[in-house]
Amino acid sequence: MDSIHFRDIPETGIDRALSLAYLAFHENPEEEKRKHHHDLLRGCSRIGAYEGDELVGFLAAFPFTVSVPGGELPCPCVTFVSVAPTHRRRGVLSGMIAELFARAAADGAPIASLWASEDAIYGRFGFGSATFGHTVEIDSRRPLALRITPDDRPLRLVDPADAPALLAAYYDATRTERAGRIDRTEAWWREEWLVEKDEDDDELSPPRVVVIGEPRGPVAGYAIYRTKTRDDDPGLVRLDELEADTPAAAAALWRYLASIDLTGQIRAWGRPVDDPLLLFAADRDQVRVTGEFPALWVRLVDVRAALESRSWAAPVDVVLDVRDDRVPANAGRHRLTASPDGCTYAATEDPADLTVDVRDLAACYLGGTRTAALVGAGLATEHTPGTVTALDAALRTPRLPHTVDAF
Ligand SMILES: CC(=O)SCCNC(=O)CCNC(=O)[C@H](O)C(C)(C)COP(=O)(O)OP(=O)(O)OC[C@H]1O[C@@H](n2cnc3c(N)ncnc32)[C@H](O)[C@@H]1OP(=O)(O)O
Repeated sequence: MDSIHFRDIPETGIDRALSLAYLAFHENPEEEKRKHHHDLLRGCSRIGAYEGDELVGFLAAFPFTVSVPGGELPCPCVTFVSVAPTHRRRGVLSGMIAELFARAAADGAPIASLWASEDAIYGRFGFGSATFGHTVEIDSRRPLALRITPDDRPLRLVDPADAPALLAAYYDATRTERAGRIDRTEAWWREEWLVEKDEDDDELSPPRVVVIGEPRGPVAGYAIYRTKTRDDDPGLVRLDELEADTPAAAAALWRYLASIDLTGQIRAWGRPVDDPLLLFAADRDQVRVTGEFPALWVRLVDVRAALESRSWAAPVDVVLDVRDDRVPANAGRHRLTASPDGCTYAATEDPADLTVDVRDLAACYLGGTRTAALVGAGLATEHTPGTVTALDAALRTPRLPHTVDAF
């Protein structure tokens, strides 16, 4: 490892970094895709691991903000992590992550995040699964049975070229209602959400966008979906995103999707775990959760700043003994005093009420995992009875965190 040095990859080095990424991910994309990746990387910070002049590892981070309970935080969103097959398991990734943490601290970003290619990689670096997604399938060969009356405001299809402005207005106004969501630029809307050809399935139609709301009034909800039909199968509606301001508006959008002629199935990926659909669907044989997966992994790079930056639902006053072998400044006993009025987190000599690993604290940070569940799983130790009950009441958020932008 002494022969490896870490430094920024200049813009002129992006093509080389991409070649390394394509090698590591076993990809050989077409020119258009390469150009898209190149453009994305120009907007990222880029850490390279070099042996002499040879690039042997690479990590990029989007400079997104991510919503947290009560607000949002700057957050390097890590992507394209690649190590040359000749240099794997020699600590290259570990070195790049250490660089990432040092830069995040210098830039005043209390948290970092990523989507993991493999579940086993990132826990050791203190990342915890902070949001989860559901895959939901709906049998739409019959009308969607609902327990509530759908909103009767009009639905209209929107040209995808006009959609970013319309949808962004709604998304930006509502995205902090759930923790775990990123800010989206116009380019992100166009190139990640509304791109003409689906990158995984070329049988799918271009994106279709349906919105609900009074004509010329503000958008009250929307769905982005693609379709495909096959002779031997009921046609498919592949839902990419559905957002609505009320359950009735969501019900209207779901019912619309379930009623599209020549289709008989909806497959929705990345739905919130507490999607209201799962409660207002009248027939859960018709609406089934077919998968659950970890979505956003979060790292509390600066535990104090991260905890003091989120809102707290109830008063709590406890001493946490945090284990963190990658960022020693986070480790040790700290008194967390929080309430809806604010939070302080300071080193203390007082005995611990709860011992917890930083990765598990990160899993609870956005409100998606309960500390009681950590104790129940043997991952944290409650020294003072009542600690996790109080902590969970304080960490609680009205809605579960949710991340659907896989970067
Ligand atoms: C956010 C994203 O971009 S996710 C994409 C991740 N990239 C990929 O999957 C592409 C293909 N894989 C790779 O490029 C590399 O194998 C990487 C990036 C996953 C790992 O890089 P390496 O330099 O080999 O990791 P490094 O040597 O620092 O390993 C650190 C530790 O993680 C462990 N580890 C590394 N990769 C894996 C893995 N895939 N599964 C389980 N453990 C792993 C190592 O065994 C090591 O454990 P130790 O500390 O107990 O010895």
